Amino acid sequence: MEETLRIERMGYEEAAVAHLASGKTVFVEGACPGDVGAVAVLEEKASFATARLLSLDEASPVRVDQPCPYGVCLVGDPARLRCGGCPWQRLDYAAQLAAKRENVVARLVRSAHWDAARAQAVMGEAVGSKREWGYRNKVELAAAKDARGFFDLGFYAANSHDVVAVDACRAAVRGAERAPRAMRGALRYLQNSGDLDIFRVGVRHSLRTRSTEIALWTRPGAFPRAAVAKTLGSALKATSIVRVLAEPGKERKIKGLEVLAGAGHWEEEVAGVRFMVSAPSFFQVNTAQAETLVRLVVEGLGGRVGEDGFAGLDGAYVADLYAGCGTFSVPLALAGADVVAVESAGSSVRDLRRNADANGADVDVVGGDAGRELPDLGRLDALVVDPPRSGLGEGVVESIAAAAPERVAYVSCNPATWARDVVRFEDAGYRLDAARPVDLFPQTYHVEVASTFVRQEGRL
Ligand SMILES: C[S@@+](CC[C@H](N)C(=O)[O-])C[C@H]1O[C@@H](n2cnc3c(N)ncnc32)[C@H](O)[C@@H]1O
Repeated sequence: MEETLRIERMGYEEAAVAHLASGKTVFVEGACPGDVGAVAVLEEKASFATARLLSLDEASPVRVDQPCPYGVCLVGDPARLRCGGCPWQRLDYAAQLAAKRENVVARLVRSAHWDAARAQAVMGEAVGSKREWGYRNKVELAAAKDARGFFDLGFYAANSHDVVAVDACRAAVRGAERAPRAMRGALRYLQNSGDLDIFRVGVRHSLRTRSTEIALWTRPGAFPRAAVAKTLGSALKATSIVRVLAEPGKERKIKGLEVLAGAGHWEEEVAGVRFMVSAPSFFQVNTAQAETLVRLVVEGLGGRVGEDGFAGLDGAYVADLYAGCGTFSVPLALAGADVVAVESAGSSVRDLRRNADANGADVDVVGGDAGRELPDLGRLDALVVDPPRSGLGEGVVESIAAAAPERVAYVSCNPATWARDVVRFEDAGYRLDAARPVDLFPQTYHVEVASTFVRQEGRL
């Protein structure tokens, strides 16, 4: 079925939103807000439909040339296999930022049932990334076999585990941009002598420290360490080459880490703080925007960030839950706070301890589940949470309320679960004081929200 439609806005993911003549909401792949054109309806469900843009009668003013050939979404394109990495590259950057902000506002209205005017009032402008391309400090490649059965390496296509082989990634920082081709060539050569059982390859590069780490994810077993280190080392100038032992699909259960060459970790600098990061540990992929998050968190809790470092939190007892390698814990401790950090991943716990020591920051690091450890932390002055996409676990907000911090900074990578948790905070006696979308992922629909809650008078 075909219809001619005017596209209204971006949806929460790749597609844009319009309405069919019947009034049904339709998600149109490859469209931009303001486009007018013919769409082919792909699927009709009870409450919505999906469609593909076939031709354009009027192109939206926010439509731009798409710089990356691997992810280009062409009008009328039959579902060609495309890299799923940068699905919003057809929109100009200002339109991406505006759509991300509107999507976060819409989550507050639809999921948290806020009045639209109140949601607009609390939401600050989106903080854009200075680098619209060339911002990712990490390239993560999946291994596959090509049509001839040869080892291949690339990015996943949108919503699938099909691998799209690419030579370069424009979203990656210079220094990692050409890593896909370099790694594919070197690993194909090594694979000639036997299957290395590699299922994932990570390359991290820092523009600030010049540190580059190659991480090969393999199943446990015999491995030609010296030959791999030599070949990869000549393919890409690396300061560290490691092998992470795990099973595909169970990457959280690390069975071991072997240093094949160099330092055995990657180093990055955020807001003047040096971080050592092991291959399995989480680290924010947009370093400059990680700095924005650090500033918003420290200032949101009443501290200061200046030319000469962090200040303003002397003696405050602050918990950092879901702390990673210490992106927030270390700056908060340097601002004078007495920090307790909780993190569940073993490699991140070790990194955090090392990062606190190396930066002269006094952080009490607890390895474990944030929800389980929180009730033992006692009464808090302030708290930071930065959970995974699932948001805060059942009962965590209630435990936070019992610890009674005056201010809570909540950094979220998923506005849907964040909006759900906003309701929980309000029910527990906290008011959402400020929220700001921060764009760590230009050219994608992903957005972080940095928010601050304040405890209401009259509570314990
Ligand atoms: C989004 S990352 C944030 C890390 C850190 N705040 C940063 O900015 O780099 C979430 C972190 O939470 C950790 N995590 C996941 N579930 C957890 C849990 N139940 N308890 C404690 N930490 C958890 C992950 O290992 C990861 O390091």
